[in-house]
Amino acid sequence: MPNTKFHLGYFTKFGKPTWALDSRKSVGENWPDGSYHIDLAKKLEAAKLDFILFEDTTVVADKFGGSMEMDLKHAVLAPKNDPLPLLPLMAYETSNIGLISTASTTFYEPFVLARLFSTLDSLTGGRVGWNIVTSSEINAAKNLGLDSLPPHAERYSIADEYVELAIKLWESWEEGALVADEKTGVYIDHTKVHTVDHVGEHFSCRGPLNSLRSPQTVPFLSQAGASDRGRGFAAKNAEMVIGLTAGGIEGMKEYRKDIRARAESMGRNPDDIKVIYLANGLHFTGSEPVVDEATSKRLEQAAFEYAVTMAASTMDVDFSQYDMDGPMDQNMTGGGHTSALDFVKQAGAQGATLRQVFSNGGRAEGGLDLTGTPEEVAEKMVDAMNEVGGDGILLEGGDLAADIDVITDEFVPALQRLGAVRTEYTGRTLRENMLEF
Ligand SMILES: Cc1cc2nc3c(=O)[nH]c(=O)nc-3n(C[C@H](O)[C@H](O)[C@H](O)COP(=O)(O)O)c2cc1C
Repeated sequence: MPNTKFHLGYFTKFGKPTWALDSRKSVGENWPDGSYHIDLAKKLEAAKLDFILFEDTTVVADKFGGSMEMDLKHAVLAPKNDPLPLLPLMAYETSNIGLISTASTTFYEPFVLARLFSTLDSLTGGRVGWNIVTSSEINAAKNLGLDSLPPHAERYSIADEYVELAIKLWESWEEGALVADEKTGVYIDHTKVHTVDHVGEHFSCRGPLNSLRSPQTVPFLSQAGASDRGRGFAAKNAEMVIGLTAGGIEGMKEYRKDIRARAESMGRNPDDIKVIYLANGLHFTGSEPVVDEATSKRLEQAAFEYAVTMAASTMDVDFSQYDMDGPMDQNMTGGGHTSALDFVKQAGAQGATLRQVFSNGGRAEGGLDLTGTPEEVAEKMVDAMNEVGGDGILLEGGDLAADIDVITDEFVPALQRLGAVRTEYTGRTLRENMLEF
């Protein structure tokens, strides 16, 4: 049987790569001017990756211990630039790779976001994607004059209406509205441009958009719902949904089956929603430089602090108040990424301490083992995708930034030799490439 063919993405942020996670700290020193990520996009396109995906948040995190120290010391969430202006710079230097950025439904007005992404879709020639998040950091709300965020489930209800409105705006220009007829002197056929007159529970908007219909019309829609409500939102709206590998093969299968069943029950073709798994445990043996014992200890401690700071912010739990080395408190609760917290607690129930879980990069036991030479990791990944059935892997770039040449020159070619990932781009747009298989 041929191997399951799957999509490959690279997950990153418009921030400093590798600072706490690798001894090669000089990687991407020039990140603020964009040149590091432009170069990265060129390399990933040469290796024929489907897309690069930028996460985004707007806080300097202080959930861990109520202080910004750990976040800033290890460059975990901050400093970070806005990825949206970076996308067209990357597009200008590339031709095929998809460029996906996160943007929050809580912080942009639908009209502003729709216009922004329509513009980006034109600037990238139809290669833009929107990773839809609803945001969970209270400090992000406070930056915008809000006292609090709506509760989790309500954020998704608002986001449902938000996406519906944004799509109305993107479609407010019919195909063929641009006539540019020199004989009649008509540039746009006004009968093909319509107001949207949206009046809903959360938004009202007259429309139409004042931008031309863009190459994809609607940017490729990505999302990472994990909770019941989040999965419902993803199954309704997303074309790509990002799951975790922490639950191992069985957890991955369950997630894909559930997302596909939900999509089908809403009248969608389940093959139109691609399930991509974040591979955050990937490690190429033999590629890292040999360091002395003191440096190795320091790096281990930094990686632990990085993981626990990131987890505190995304799971909305101040882990500093719990015993790091004793039995794990099963009553920990948070308002953030609840299923990720569940994986931590499951590891605790099996005897792991918080220090052990976070020293392991926040990865629970039972997740995918993706350690080895590039060829070995490729084989393990292909085996996993064959079992799960698809549809893709998102490489956690934070762990891998210093290994970019290993990825592009050894690992991806090994996947290509196994017939598991693309060797050429066939589509013109990101959506066409993502729907190819
Ligand atoms: C790979 C991945 C990337 C994510 N990127 C962001 C991001 O950039 N900004 C953000 O606020 N949330 C981000 N999230 C959080 C998700 O949007 C979502 O809230 C989370 O997966 C929990 O799901 P839930 O909202 O259904 O509980 C990301 C999650 C994953 C798995």
